[in-house]
Amino acid sequence: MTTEFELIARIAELFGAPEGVAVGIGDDGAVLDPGRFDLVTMDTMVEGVHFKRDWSSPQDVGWKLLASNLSDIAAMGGGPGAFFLSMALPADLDPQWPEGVLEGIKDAARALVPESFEVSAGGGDLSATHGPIVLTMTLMGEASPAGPVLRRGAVPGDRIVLLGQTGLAAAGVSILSGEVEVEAGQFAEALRAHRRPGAQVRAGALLGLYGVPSAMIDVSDGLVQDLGHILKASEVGARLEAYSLPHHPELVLLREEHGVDILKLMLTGGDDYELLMTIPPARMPKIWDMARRHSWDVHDIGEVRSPDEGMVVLGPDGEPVTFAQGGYRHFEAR
Ligand SMILES: Nc1ncnc2c1ncn2[C@@H]1O[C@H](COP(=O)(O)OP(=O)(O)OP(=O)(O)O)[C@@H](O)[C@H]1O
Ligand SMILES: Cc1ncc(C[n+]2csc(CCOP(=O)(O)O)c2C)c(N)n1
Ligand SMILES: [Mg+2]
Repeated sequence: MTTEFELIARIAELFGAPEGVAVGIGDDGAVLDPGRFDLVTMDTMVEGVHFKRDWSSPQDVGWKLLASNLSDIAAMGGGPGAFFLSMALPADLDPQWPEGVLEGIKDAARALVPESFEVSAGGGDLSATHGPIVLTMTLMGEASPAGPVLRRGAVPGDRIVLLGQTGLAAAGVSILSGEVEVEAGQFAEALRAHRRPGAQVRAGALLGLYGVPSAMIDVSDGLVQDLGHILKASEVGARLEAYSLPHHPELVLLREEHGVDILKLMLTGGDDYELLMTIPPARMPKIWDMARRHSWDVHDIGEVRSPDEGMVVLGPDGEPVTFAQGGYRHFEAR
């Protein structure tokens, strides 16, 4: 491995000092300009849990680490700024590996972050590990002038809206794990969804700016589980119309040719990094207008109901369906 000092110098070289950070890489801590960043999020990626070295390149892993953090800031209706990066790496690791991670972070910043926001490194930490690789990113951001969009705020009567599609990344995992056997070269988008997910950076910031959602979350663990977080925080119930969910052509193919339960993937799969929100009926024309103007993939998938109704998920034929689990649980034996 490269020394930690060389690696820090490389990070500083690749990611110039971010605006809003008065003192960045090089001191005991960073000094932030007052009044700039009012959002902070953190996500970790653990080898074997979130990625495998033989499924993903280091560039993919770096990309996904930034994307998952960008997605959380987007879900707050804000925009991203400075990140802090911690890497625990085995001492015998090929130095190309962390270099690849940094390249992937850079690629994702270029591809996913609009020019109006600048994503740069404010600091971080490095350590050796005798176990799996662990990468943690803290991302600071700015809420919109209209204020942050929270998980609480949904009220009965609001529509439930999904920006994007779910299930594809989970399909990628079932292909990579060999659970579903497919021919080489097939299902490129499912594999890409696992390796290099998008993040709705621009959409999140615009939705926050125009105050469209009453509540919002990003779908990282599974649609049902993450909708559950909005419902709990808002003390409401919901009817999720699963028949309104978009069916990606690769998912349809997986069902038709491999008998995969794609409803389960779409509702509970996880790793999607799309935005799930609730919107008062009076503001629905606004999202349809934004969707048309920005070519967003928007789906009206249900209604917020009174708390005593709990969450009801209506399957393809309109009948309620249940799942043993609404999404990914870290501390479950598998
Ligand atoms: N170790 C921890 N200490 C303190 N707060 C935590 C800890 N882990 C999570 N939280 C807090 O709990 C809340 C939910 O975090 P969680 O990680 O479940 O959501 P998320 O980041 O949106 O989802 P995901 O990690 O699946 O992307 C956040 O406010 C987070 O800051
Ligand atoms: C190798 C491998 N196996 C399984 C998965 C699936 N997976 C892991 S963590 C997670 C939820 C999001 O994580 P978090 O809650 O920590 O943000 C999901 C859907 C994967 N990505 N890689
Ligand atoms: Mg988290």
